[in-house]
Amino acid sequence: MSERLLVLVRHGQSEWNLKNLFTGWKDPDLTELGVKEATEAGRKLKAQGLVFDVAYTSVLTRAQHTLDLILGELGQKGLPISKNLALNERDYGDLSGLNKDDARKKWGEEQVLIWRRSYDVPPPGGESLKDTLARALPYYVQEILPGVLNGKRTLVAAHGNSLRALIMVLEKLSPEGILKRELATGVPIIYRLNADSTVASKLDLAG
Ligand SMILES: O=C(O)[C@@H](CO)OP(=O)(O)O
Repeated sequence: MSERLLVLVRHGQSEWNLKNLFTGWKDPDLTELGVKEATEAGRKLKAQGLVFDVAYTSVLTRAQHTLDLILGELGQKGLPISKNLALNERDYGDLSGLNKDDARKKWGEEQVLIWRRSYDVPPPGGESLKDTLARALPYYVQEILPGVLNGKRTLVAAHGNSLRALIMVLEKLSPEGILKRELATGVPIIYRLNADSTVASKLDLAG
């Protein structure tokens, strides 16, 4: 029986995560720590005995670099990889490139939290989580999920908010539930799905 394996992993720390800047569709690479986190994610997946048939990532460097490092650890550099902007980070619009603490000083803690974590309030000129879901979910349903259900062991290396959008659906979280859901950099989450695409089991490889 095929195992319907789906692993989601957020990229390792990026240069702009380190500088505390809103990043969105900007394209910084990983920091030295980010490289370590991604490598460690690969080691953890290997320690779980996991092997993949296919991988997906965004068109942004930090996610692609993370995937490359993971596949290196797994000895699976030749794996077919699909890159699509549907998996990109949420577009942060006018906030892109601003310092998150400066933004809190300017607009207040609460407003910035609403822009960062609410479900349907977009940052100025950018995408809400709902908007991100509206482009990430069709890609998941049409391109990723059919393979998973057919037994293709699948790895997705993407971003905090594009993955939060997918996790909202997978874990059936409410808009309130997703508000508190944070994803650590470089921590794989292993899902096994039922035939009806609901989650049979989940293992978070934190720590
Ligand atoms: O800046 C970003 O693009 C994201 C992820 O780093 O930030 P936030 O955690 O605020 O959604």
